[in-house]
Amino acid sequence: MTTDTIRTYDVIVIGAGPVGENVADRTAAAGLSTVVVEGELVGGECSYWACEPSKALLRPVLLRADALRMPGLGEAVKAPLDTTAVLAHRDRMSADWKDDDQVAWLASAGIELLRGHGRLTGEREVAVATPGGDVVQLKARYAVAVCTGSRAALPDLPGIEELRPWTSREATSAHQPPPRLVIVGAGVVAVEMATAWQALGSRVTLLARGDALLPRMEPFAGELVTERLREVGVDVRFGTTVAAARRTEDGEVRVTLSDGGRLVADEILFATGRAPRSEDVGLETVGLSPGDWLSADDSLTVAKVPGDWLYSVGDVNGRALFTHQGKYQARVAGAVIAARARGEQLDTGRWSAHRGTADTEAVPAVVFTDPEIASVGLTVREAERAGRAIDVVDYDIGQVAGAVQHRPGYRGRARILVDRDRRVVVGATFAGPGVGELLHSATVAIVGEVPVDRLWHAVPAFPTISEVWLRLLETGFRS
Ligand SMILES: Cc1cc2nc3c(=O)[nH]c(=O)nc-3n(C[C@H](O)[C@H](O)[C@H](O)COP(=O)(O)OP(=O)(O)OC[C@H]3O[C@@H](n4cnc5c(N)ncnc54)[C@H](O)[C@@H]3O)c2cc1C
Ligand SMILES: NC(=O)c1ccc[n+]([C@@H]2O[C@H](COP(=O)([O-])OP(=O)(O)OC[C@H]3O[C@@H](n4cnc5c(N)ncnc54)[C@H](O)[C@@H]3O)[C@@H](O)[C@H]2O)c1
Repeated sequence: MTTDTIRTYDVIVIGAGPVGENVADRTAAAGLSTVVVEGELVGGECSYWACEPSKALLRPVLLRADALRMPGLGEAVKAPLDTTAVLAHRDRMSADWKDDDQVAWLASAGIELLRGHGRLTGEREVAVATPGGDVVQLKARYAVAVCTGSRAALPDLPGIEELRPWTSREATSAHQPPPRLVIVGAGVVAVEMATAWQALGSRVTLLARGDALLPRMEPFAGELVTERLREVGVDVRFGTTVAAARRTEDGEVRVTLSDGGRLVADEILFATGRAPRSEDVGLETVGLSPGDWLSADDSLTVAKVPGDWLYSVGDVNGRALFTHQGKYQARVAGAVIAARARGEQLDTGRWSAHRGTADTEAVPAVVFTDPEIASVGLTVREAERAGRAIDVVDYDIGQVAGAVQHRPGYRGRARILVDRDRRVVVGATFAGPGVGELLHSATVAIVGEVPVDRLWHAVPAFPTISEVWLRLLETGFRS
């Protein structure tokens, strides 16, 4: 039944993932009445089927890997991981797939929640199909923000539905390790889930269609991760993908590989990228194509739709598929919506409040594998493609005193890219245990456009891994 009354708010947010929550937080804090529409769980993919559960599975694995190589500790942690305890920890970190806490937070922030599936029906209009079967009509005075996120993209393989493959959802929420797990893909989900499930008891075969893991990062990142995955028993195969796969009546997965080889497994995970959740949000009612990435400009406005009322924020816009970057976009979008509602001019200069400059200049990423990989800004390949003149400096992190203290036999590598004319850092990649916490120093250097001559005055404490900064400067820029 469609309700007769139209409910009017200043701002309608479709999707209460981390990004929708943050847009709503900003607009509500600016005094704008805000409703957020959610079809599943408040907290989105990140809280229940992505960041939180995956990192809860990985943390014990990485901690043990470090401890195993530590004199005085190795013997104490030699026993395999307690899989049941790790999975129970993962369940708690995923709030047992209940969103009560996040619902309470929305209420405390003065944000209204409407459960149901939201679709645009025209300019500033949204219809919400509620779980009770009603359709509630909403009207926005100022803005509609589409924050519907992304889903796993599956390859176009005949019979894939009957195969019932794992996607990132099953890989992060499974309640026991499959004895034999095939993982297809070479990106972040593939390497993180191979690391987790191999340690939790699965025998993992990882199929990469190219010749490297983490192909979008500096080559040494994928090389170190490959080496370690093989050391712990993962069967990493390059230049191979799935030609055909089927599930037998007794539940086994039978895979024919592109090179003619065959595999039998209990589960198969396709970690083959993401697709926008934009196919059923009514984009056709505002002149856009359903199913496409919902592109936004640097103010997160969908500029193709006239009137500056439609915003696309987070994964769904395809700009940078990370929770932290989506939340950054949400802060920018919230400020833009509030400024326009007040009738103010936008401030769209580089690094200003109404422009998501970091999306193109400094997107940080940490891959939680052994070793960790942390990167921000450009890689050498990207710099070359863009025709940028850069100096590249590499250093073996294992030579740094803090790394030796961190763990004897530490293996790792650091690379910075420095713009030759402006003498500022424009890219950094670190590989090694514990480097995730090092990354923000590089992000600050890039965003702050700190000249390398000034970086000499940023003194890293002894003996920390951060001393790699000093070694990089000595190697590349000793005056
Ligand atoms: C396995 C895995 C691990 C990851 N780990 C990390 C990590 O460690 N760090 C990191 O930064 N990023 C990580 N990511 C990426 C991160 O999960 C996403 O970038 C993030 O969730 C995007 O947030 P979002 O709010 O844009 O979308 P989502 O989290 O997907 O939320 C979108 C919300 O919108 C709702 N929705 C969709 N359509 C409608 C509709 N029509 N009506 C109502 N509601 C709707 C959905 O139910 C959902 O709740 C990981 C991703 C995966 C797959
Ligand atoms: N730690 C983190 O921050 C973290 C962790 C997981 C995911 N994420 C985010 O989620 C996004 C999605 O991750 P992802 O690993 O699914 O995607 P991805 O785009 O990083 O990697 C997809 C991989 O699948 C391969 N592939 C695609 N189609 C294929 C096919 N038909 N056959 C074989 N291989 C195929 C690609 O070559 C690529 O290696 C990432 O881009 C990242 O932004 C972040």
